[in-house]
Amino acid sequence: MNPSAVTAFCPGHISGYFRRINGATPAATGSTGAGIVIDSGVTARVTRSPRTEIRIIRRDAQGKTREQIAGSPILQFIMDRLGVTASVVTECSLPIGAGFGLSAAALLSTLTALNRLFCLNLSEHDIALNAHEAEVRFRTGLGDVAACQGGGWVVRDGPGIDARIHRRYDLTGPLFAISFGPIHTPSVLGSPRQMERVAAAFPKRTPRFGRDLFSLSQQFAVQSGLATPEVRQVIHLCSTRNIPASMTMLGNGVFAYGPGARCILEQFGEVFECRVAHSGARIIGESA
Ligand SMILES: Nc1ncnc2c1ncn2[C@@H]1O[C@H](COP(=O)(O)OP(=O)(O)O)[C@@H](O)[C@H]1O
Ligand SMILES: CC(C)(COP(=O)(O)O)[C@@H](O)C(=O)O
Repeated sequence: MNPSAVTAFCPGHISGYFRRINGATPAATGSTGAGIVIDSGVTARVTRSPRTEIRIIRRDAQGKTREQIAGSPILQFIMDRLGVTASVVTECSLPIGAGFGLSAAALLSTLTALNRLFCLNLSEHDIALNAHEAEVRFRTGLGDVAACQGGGWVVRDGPGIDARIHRRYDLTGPLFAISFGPIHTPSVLGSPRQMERVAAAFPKRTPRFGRDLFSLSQQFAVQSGLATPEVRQVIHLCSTRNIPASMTMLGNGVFAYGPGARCILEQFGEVFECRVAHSGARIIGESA
């Protein structure tokens, strides 16, 4: 029996450091790097409709609507590619364009829900491939879809969704983040000069444990030239108090680990709390 409505969720991803890798196809293009899959992401609710209508809603912790956006080119693209029309409403609480991997989360949650709604028989691999190719084509991301196929803090050995990914779960405490504003991901990923600096700043080793990811990410943020003055200020303050912290790639913001991070970050703006996710995109509801 085909459902009339399906809801799916996908975690977000905070990238700590990355290096672009160009392949012969969008599927073979992506990034190597490391980051944290987080339990705050995107929920997508899809219902049958003769016309595609896409609405993005961002809500605060109390459920109050903070932002509404009509349309999402990357979601329109994948729906056209699948040859389906539907009403899509996505919801998130983290700010969009701020380095939380929400474009990837929106793609994976929407594709997962559409797959069930229309009984498309897509495998998880097919879904991830469609999402990854859209990210690469629109320059909205490189490694987030690969990371969000599961949970944990992750080290990705290569580009695309089939490269080796190491998932670890020793970061068991709370994560906190602030955003000073978005960074236009496509502009950075489309800049050869920026990508050269990113490659030159790429760490020479991988993190030995969760907290070590923050140290390597911090060095990367500064050496790549991506760290803004406000990000540097907050990261420095966290370091003086031995709080692991770094820049949310690619967003003008900071993420930090441990209960002591909240009182430092809240001096600079609204603080978002999350934890390491333990799984990737999944269906969370459907109605007959
Ligand atoms: N929650 C969402 N729902 C639908 N589309 C989204 C969502 N978040 C991002 N997108 C789409 O992806 C595009 C790029 O987002 P991006 O800057 O990569 O965000 P992030 O840094 O959080 O991944 C946005 O302009 C929007 O079209
Ligand atoms: C850092 C980034 C290239 C972009 O991340 P976002 O802006 O969150 O889409 C990510 O996709 C990665 O490959 O690590």
